[in-house]
Parts: sequence; structure tokens; C-alpha cells
Amino acid sequence: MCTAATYKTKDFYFGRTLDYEFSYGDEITITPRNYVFNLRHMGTLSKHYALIGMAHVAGDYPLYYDAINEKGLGMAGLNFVGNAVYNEVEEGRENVAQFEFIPWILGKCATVKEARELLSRINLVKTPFSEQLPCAQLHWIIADKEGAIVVESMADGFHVWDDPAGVLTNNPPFDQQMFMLNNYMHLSPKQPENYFSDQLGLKAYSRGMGALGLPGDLSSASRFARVAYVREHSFSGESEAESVSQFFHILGSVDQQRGCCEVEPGKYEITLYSSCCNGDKGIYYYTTYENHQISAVDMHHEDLDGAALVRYPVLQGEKIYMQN
Ligand SMILES: C[C@H](CCC(=O)NCCS(=O)(=O)O)[C@H]1CC[C@H]2[C@@H]3[C@H](O)C[C@@H]4C[C@H](O)CC[C@]4(C)[C@H]3C[C@H](O)[C@]12C
Repeated sequence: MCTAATYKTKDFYFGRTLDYEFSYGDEITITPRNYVFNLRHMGTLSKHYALIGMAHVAGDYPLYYDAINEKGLGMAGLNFVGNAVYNEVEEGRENVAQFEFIPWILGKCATVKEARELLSRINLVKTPFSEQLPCAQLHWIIADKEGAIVVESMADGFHVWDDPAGVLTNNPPFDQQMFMLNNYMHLSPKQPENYFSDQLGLKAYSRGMGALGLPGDLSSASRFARVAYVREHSFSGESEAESVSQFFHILGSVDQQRGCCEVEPGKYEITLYSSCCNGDKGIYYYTTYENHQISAVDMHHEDLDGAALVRYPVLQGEKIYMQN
């Protein structure tokens, strides 16, 4: 399972949890403006916006899971197993392979508005990266400081949904996730009133009872409702430290602890990493399951006019600050 969210204070923030039972070998990867993407069906993409994000680099190709570009547009791919359907290549169309989708959008678009325009022409195709890395079944959230959209390529068509909740998880399809939020419209950070009966003398005996009924389990639909609720009510200061800290708390509401989601006997899905990108500053912050300290890579500390990928390993291992 995975969860993505947006957040705004003075700056725009975008990030995700990556939940899985193993890592593909990820690195924080900066693609500078002159790195040449050799596209499968569209020639080359040689001049584009610079990107920073989490990727598995295969043969010098950055296979992004989530990223932002230098203009503050963010995009993340989340599992959509059983629902994602990609097309065959069609002559004369903009055929973009599923694994090229993030660089194609973030390389060319500065805003969600521009992404919508590009999406209206795209034919998302099933060409795999390689035999070892076949097509991932994903759907995507694309967001900037003005708003978010969700892209789902399914058997019944190519959908571009408005995402006013600013979140995405996994199955079921996005329109169903949004519909199910109706079930939770009574939830509130305020203490509840007794509408049940004026005969029974019911009262709030604990803080936090306004959100009784918010689902606590790890299913995708429950995480969708929980992260949407937490994000909606999030409140923080505007400084970078306060905003980043609050963003990780939003994602913390859907964190997966080892042992709670068994995918096969003795194998557990966990939150391998959580990310928070500052879209205005081009900084990629992250924590991992084994490293709660926030680490960060700033794209503007690199030569963004270069042509070679810049790669940083994901730092692991808890760093405990001993006070005596
Ligand atoms: C497994 C990841 C999604 C995690 C997730 O959504 N888990 C939910 C589990 S569940 O459904 O709800 O059970 C996805 C997100 C991005 C994916 C990667 C990116 O799409 C980049 C390439 C794409 C290639 O086609 C396959 C390898 C790959 C390197 C992908 C491997 C894997 O599918 C990733 C890492």
C-alpha cells in the first residue's frame, strides 16, 4: 500500500509513503535539464525541466516512483493492481510507456493545467522497461500549489479526475474512494454533541471523540479516509521546519508497522520510506523505516544544466541523539 498527499503553508509540499515488502533499490535521483531520455516510441527528450525524486536507476535510466520538477509540479505512482490497463502503441499518437510517464509529464509541464493539456493527447502504452522489470500497475497523482488531479488508465478508458482531497492511496478507483468519504462527513476535531437522545444523559468522556468512526486499519480505502481527514484538519506554522514536520505527521497517520500487514506467511508490507518535497525550493526530504531522522537532498545544490544523473543513496540506520 502507498499513500500520497499534498500540503500548503507558505510553500507547497508533496510526498508519499512507499509501502511494500521489499525494496527495488532506490536512490534520490536528480535528472538535470540536459540528460537525454531515450524514449521507446517518441525519439528523445533532451531538453526538459530538471527533476528530483526517488527512483530505481537501471542502466543509467531513472525509473521514478515519485518526483517534483524545478517548477514545483509533483507526481507519484501508486499501485493500482487489477485496475490499471495500458494501451497498445498507435501510429500517429503520443505513445508514452508507463515507466516514462513521470519524466514525460514533469519534464514538459510547469503546472497541473499544462499537464492536463498534455494528458489530453497521450496514449499510455504497455511497453515494458525490460524483461526483469515488467509494467507496474499504477495510477498517479499530479499536483502543484493550485491543486491536484489523479490519472487512471482503465479498461473503461483514460480518466483524469480532479482531486480536491489532495490525497491518493490504492484500490478501488479514485471516484469510489471519493464517494466513500460521504460516510465520514460527520467526523470533526471538535467534541461531539449528543443528538442520540436527550433522555440518556450521554456525554463526551474523552478528548478526540469527534472523530470516532475514522477507520484505523491499513486497507487502502481506510487509509484514504484517514489521510484525507488528517490533511484536511492539519494545522501548522509556516516555517520550513514546522511545515515539513507537519507533513511527516500527516503521512504518519497511515504508516505501516512491520507485522500488521502480512502479504504471505512471515512476509510483511511496511512503510519503506516517506517523502516530502518542497515544490518551491526543490528539496526532497525523506525518512525510512529504519531511519526516522529527516534527511534531505536539494536539487539547487547541483548543476541543473548538466547531462548526467546525480544519485544519492537512501540513508539507513537509526541515529539516536544521546543526551548524556
Ligand atoms: C511497489 C510500488 C508501489 C507500492 C504500492 O503502491 N504498494 C501498495 C501495495 S497494494 O497494491 O496496495 O497491495 C511501485 C511504485 C513505483 C513502482 C516502480 C516505478 O513504476 C518504476 C519502475 C517501472 C517498471 O515498469 C517496473 C519497476 C519499477 C521500478 C516500479 C516497481 C514498483 O512497481 C514500484 C516501486
